[in-house]
Amino acid sequence: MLTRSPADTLKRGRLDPDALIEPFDIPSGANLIAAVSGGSDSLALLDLLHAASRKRNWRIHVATVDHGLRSESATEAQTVGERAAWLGLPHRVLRWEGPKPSTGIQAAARAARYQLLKNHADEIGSDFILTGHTQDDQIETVRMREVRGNGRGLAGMAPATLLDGRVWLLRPLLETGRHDLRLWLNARQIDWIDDPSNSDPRFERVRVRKAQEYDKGHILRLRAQAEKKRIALGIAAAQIVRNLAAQPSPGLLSLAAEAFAFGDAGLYAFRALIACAGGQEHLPDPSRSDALWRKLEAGPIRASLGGAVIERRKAMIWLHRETRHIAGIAAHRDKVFDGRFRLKSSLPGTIVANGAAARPTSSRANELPPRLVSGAMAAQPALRGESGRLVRLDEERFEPLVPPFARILLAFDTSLAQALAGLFGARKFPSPPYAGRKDRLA
Ligand SMILES: Nc1ncnc2c1ncn2[C@@H]1O[C@H](COP(=O)(O)OP(=O)(O)OP(=O)(O)O)[C@@H](O)[C@H]1O
Repeated sequence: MLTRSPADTLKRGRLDPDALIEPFDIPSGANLIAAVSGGSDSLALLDLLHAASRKRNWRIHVATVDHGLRSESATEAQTVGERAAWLGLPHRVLRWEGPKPSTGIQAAARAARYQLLKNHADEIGSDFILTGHTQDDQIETVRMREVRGNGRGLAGMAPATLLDGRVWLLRPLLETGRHDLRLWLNARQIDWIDDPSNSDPRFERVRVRKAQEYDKGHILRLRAQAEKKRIALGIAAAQIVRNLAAQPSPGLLSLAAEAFAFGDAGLYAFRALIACAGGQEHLPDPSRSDALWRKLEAGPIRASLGGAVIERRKAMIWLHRETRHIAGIAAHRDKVFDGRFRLKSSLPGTIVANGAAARPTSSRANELPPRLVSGAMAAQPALRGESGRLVRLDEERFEPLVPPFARILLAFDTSLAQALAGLFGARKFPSPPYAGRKDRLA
């Protein structure tokens, strides 16, 4: 359905494309992907981006994901294509192929969407994907989390998120209301598509939207406070990682017990280390992490959480990947092994965990607890060649990733991400393009 409210057509939107895009510091000449579904928010994004791009010499690539979930989706993608052509921009439809889950379809569609957009960015050599998330989306997100009542995630969506340590997902409209975007579109006589799933009460977001009135100003204040706290926590955790954490042998991490003295920041650093050691995209469950942290503080124990083995001995906490669930991958260039390593070049065979064949190599390793050194070594990558023989893989062959920051995080945690990258000898993260972030720290 195409929507335009005639009463609004003559009102001019109050938006300044330059001011919206400026804080992101996107370099001149950059290749950008505009993720456009055909709804008002992303069509407005496209139009504003196009207006801002003239001075900056950006190449905008428009991408629409066809999830194949509604019969109209292909036509809608085509409509976006027409708009892109009108602006003289290339457009690509990215199809979500294959089986679809019967439950959690929205989450699966979102994950597939980001993966497809990320693949497209890799393909065209783009470092930036821009989406049309608005302040209304932000308020709803924070409100949903407030209703859940566990106090988590109240900082909402970040203006910039780094995907796989390379591509920035940018949300330049996070502080702009949908109403203003629609006024802009009306003034420019641009029609948009209304997605019926936006009013389907099966989805939590829709129920929150329709539930009793809530004070949006309160939600925005709640979010601003939570964001400040998040950034401060990330900075404190980064200090802890820099001063108290190390990787003394391949895949083996240590955290000095002094970290217990730093309260929430110590626990946050610990959770980030678990996610890195375990090769997980998400930080481990907060309550389980908290319970384990307290046990570790009380004395020596060995446990596993988030795919990592964790052990306290004397004044040190040790962490390494648990070998049990590591899946092998075809040894192709740029493939990611176990969420932890990216292969630098293709090799004949499969990449698997070193397993029992692991032997510590460095002399330094002799000073460390041998069981932990070999446990960590066992989870490092090895090549199973065509003959079936297992060969330890030279560290030059792969690049370490810092997993939790690969997908979910954020401008909030840049300093922590940099500290972890340093610990792993991983490539430093590009500094966040969102310069405005600095002001928020004040
Ligand atoms: N089918 C699509 N094709 C391209 N981009 C899309 C598509 N659907 C959503 N987007 C992008 O994502 C933005 C947010 O869309 P929407 O709020 O519907 O998604 P969401 O499921 O809430 O996403 P998120 O998980 O990122 O919050 C849109 O403004 C648009 O930029």
